[in-house]
Amino acid sequence: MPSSLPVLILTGYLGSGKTTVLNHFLATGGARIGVIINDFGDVNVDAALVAGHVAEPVSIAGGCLCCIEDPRQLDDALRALSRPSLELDAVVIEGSGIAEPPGLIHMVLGSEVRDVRFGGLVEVIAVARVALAEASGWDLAQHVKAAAVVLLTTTDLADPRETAAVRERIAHANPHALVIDAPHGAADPRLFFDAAEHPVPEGGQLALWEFGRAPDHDHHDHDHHVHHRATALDAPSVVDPAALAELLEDPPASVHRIKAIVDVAAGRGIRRFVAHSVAGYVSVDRVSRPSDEPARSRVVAIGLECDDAALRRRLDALVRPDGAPAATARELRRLTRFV
Ligand SMILES: Nc1nc2c(ncn2[C@@H]2O[C@H](COP(=O)(O)OP(=O)(O)OP(=O)(O)O)[C@@H](O)[C@H]2O)c(=O)[nH]1
Repeated sequence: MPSSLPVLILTGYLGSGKTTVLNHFLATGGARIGVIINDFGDVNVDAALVAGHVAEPVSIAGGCLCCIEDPRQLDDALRALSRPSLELDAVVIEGSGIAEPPGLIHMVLGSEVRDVRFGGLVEVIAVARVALAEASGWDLAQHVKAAAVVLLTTTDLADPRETAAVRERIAHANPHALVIDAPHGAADPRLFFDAAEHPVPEGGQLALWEFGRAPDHDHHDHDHHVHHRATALDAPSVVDPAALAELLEDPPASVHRIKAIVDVAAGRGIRRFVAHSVAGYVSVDRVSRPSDEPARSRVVAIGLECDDAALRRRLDALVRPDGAPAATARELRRLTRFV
């Protein structure tokens, strides 16, 4: 049995359910897990979303890990998490929604940190959103061929025939991957450790050594990164719930994904909400917030070649200025009807 620390990679297109899977794993796994979260935008909303489940997620924001110029950021994170005093059983890296698996695997294999090893790739696929992901340039075969485990989310929203067709395509691209339905991220956490024991599918379509080479940055995958853009808001203030509801429900056409952790002034208190919009599918959850914490609102919108200036204006317009009256019941209802 290898004694080094396995580093698992969790990938999947924007909004496929990676953070949901990771939180389920952290809540039910019973193991000591270190987490590294890479968000594409400057504001790492995902790190905040797993924070309740793990002592200290390490956040790498502001660019996709698989194409950052300086690999030291990842090595610094791996070095910090591999300290024997932490006694971790594994590290999970949640890639940004546009990361390409070969690039991430290459980075882990190329790590100069001793005592860590590549522990397998888990790909999350939102069955109900495959067509939209593909329209944005995501490539199913490219994503599953390096995976030891493929988790299928949103099977609750998809027609069973759609799920069967996706399964068939996965089996064709990588007959050795273990494919599991994981609606709302509900998968047996032991699967992650099985992936760590069989990091690359035996006889799979890509051998481990192929990932030892630097990915070709002239390759079209790199264009894929260039065309996606993230615009973020991180404001020490509350937001207008009706304006947020409108943005979530009716984002600019090119925006595929919005995620937000926002504070809203309601009555005499402040309420905190976590909101998601994935290709028009909106969810909002009320979450607890420490009552003595100052107001803070973070929103990230990601799209393909969006009109940055127009999106910036819409994000800035969410902010409710200091001293503005609390949200009216009607404004609040607009947002909480998604809850
Ligand atoms: N109906 C349904 N919703 C899901 C399922 N899995 C995830 N979601 C929802 O999809 C939204 C996005 O989920 P996340 O876990 O944040 O997705 P992600 O892949 O981490 O997103 P990015 O980091 O932006 O790429 C959230 O509103 C989830 O609650 C599922 O199986 N069914």
